Amino acid sequence: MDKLVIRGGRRISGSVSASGSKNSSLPIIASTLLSGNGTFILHHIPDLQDIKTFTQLLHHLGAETSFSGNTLNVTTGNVTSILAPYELVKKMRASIYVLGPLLARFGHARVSLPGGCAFGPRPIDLHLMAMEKLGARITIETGFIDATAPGGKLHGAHIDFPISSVGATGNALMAASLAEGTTTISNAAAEPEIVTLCHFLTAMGATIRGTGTTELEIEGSQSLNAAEFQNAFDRIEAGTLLAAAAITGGEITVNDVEPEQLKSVLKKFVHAGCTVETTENSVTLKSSGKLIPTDITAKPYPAFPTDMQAQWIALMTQAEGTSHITDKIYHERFNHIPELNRLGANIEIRKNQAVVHGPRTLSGTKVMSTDLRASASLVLAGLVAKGTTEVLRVYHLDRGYEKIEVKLKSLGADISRESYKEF
Ligand SMILES: CC(=O)N[C@H]1[C@@H](OP(=O)(O)OP(=O)(O)OC[C@H]2O[C@@H](n3ccc(=O)[nH]c3=O)[C@H](O)[C@@H]2O)O[C@H](CO)[C@@H](O)[C@@H]1O
Ligand SMILES: C=C(OP(=O)(O)O)C(=O)O
Repeated sequence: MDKLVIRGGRRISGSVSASGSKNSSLPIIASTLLSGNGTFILHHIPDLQDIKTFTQLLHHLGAETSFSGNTLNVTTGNVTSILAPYELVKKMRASIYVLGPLLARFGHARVSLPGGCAFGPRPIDLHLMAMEKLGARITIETGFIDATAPGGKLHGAHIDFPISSVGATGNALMAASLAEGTTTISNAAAEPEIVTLCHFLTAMGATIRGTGTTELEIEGSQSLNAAEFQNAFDRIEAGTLLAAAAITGGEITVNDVEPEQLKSVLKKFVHAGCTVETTENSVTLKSSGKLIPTDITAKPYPAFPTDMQAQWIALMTQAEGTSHITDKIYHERFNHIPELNRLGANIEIRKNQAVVHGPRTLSGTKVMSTDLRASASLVLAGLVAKGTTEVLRVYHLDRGYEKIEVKLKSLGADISRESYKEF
């Protein structure tokens, strides 16, 4: 297994490019299952474990893929299987994204139920509700979702989501693009990753109105085509890199971003005392050397993202006073807190809120977490901690950060990847 070894105390400064977005790549790759015509050419796909797992799932279904220099080619003409097995789904909850495309194209899908999650309940009832609205009959037996479209086709419908769900909106969009008739989705997720998915489906020939809003209308197509497409940047990776500069009193420019997508996060950095400047495709953050306590509440876009909540908590351990970090999406997403406290932080959990008492001098030790962003928060803490911090089980980070240690090293961090044995 790999660990990251960080000797803290170095300022993060310099410029770096954001990688392609993990969370838009996954539904894009799933959407390739909607078409049997031609080869997809997908650019700016990050080289991440989640992408490898997803392409393994596509291979299992019969697709052909090749990946080189962040371009993924996918041919789905030979897909014959409609079965997403437990062995692959358990590695990545986003595998549920194959449900809509398989069902819409083949009229049948069998997808293993995703397993438990490291940060509390993550049900899939809204995905299933959306498929049922589109006409699917669904049974759940022996750990599998078995979904069938009577007559082999899904039918347009009105889907009204009781809460905003990125994944369920994505699945509904993909399925509706190949359904007969028109589908409307109310209370759709409007996250940038859903906007990117809408652009991709449109490039495949789908007709979607309302892109970027919470009311979507999709006219189902009889068939969809392969497309060449440029994936969007990863706003969470970009936010994490900005936080690395902010926590170490540094200065960073993150290139190849759309600052508009980072608005809620940038606003909070400014409140925390950092100077932020943007161009059309870059963000520059300068630390003032002093962090002001800044509360955040994670909610659906355009509010502050839950995927940046853990990193914000790490940052606030260095702020001069108390801050409150509330997560209204995942009420139990606080795995990082006991580990941050082991590094010397003083953080209390009150229901779905973390109360961070800063500033605290952190001191390095071995830490570990069981999810991606929690691990990212430990890396941030390690950058500012005295001595050496070892972040164990780096495979969580590798799910979502492309060459994180290479990027941080190029920005001045003293960080290396080493292998170790766990007893
Ligand atoms: C691969 C990917 O893109 N993952 C992101 C996606 O996850 P994911 O798509 O799984 O998250 P959702 O937007 O669906 O979850 C939002 C809320 O809805 C609830 N819910 C969701 C589905 C469902 O069927 N029933 C239900 O109750 C969830 O428990 C959660 O409280 O959006 C989350 C919220 O921005 C991010 O943290 C994840 O990084
Ligand atoms: C939670 C995340 O991803 P996933 O939904 O794939 O677990 C994330 O990207 O922070």
